[in-house]
Amino acid sequence: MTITTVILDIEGTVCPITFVKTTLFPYFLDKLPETLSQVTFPITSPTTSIEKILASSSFTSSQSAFAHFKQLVDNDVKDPVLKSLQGEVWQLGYSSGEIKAPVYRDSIEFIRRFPSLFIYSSGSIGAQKLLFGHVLDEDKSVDLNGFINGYFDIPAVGYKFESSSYTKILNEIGKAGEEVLFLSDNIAEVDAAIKAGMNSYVVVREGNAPLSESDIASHTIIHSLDELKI
Ligand SMILES: CSCCC(=O)C(=O)COP(=O)(O)O
Ligand SMILES: [Mg+2]
Repeated sequence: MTITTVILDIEGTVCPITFVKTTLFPYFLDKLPETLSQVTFPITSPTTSIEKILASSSFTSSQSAFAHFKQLVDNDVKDPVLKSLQGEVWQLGYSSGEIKAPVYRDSIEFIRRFPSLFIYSSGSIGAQKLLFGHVLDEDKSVDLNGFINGYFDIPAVGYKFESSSYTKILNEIGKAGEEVLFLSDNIAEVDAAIKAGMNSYVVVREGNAPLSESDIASHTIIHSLDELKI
């Protein structure tokens, strides 16, 4: 069956892992103390967006909250509360022009041309929209959100290494697995998507985690979205 719909991972697929590790994460940790200083701990009646995100946690001070989130960032834990908080903090950096997303040229062109396109990332939907809303295209910042049909994250459908998450996505977009292609740098995510009945390829980019010989032999590998004959 022809592939009619593509679902893209973000980090390591359409932008370099180094952007996340050396720009986004340090920006978040740098601004977090100031963000947390505006919250009264313990949170009893959450009113601001930050307080609402933190309301399910039981922090007693901004210092204990900072230590918790720093430990998650240092270990790249895909925690949904952390991911929502990161989206709020990155908003400052994107709107001031301090952060622009270095989406690969092949990915910018693919997003502009492919008619049925979704994003599935561990980053919150808010963070995904910020990233695609502030893409560095030559020397300009461009907004690619108008080319994207929908977004999925952990709270919406579940973790990316679970096949049930991809089944939920298929149900939500109303497509059969055979007509959908999911692209990711992460073998566990690709395997989960295949288990749910999707087509799924591994995207290899400079700086991505190395793949084993057996992973390379047993998966379809691409290095650029230009290689897709769809
Ligand atoms: C779009 S948010 C920035 C990246 C991020 O925090 C993240 O966890 C990306 O994970 P992905 O699932 O896109 O590899
Ligand atoms: Mg990824």
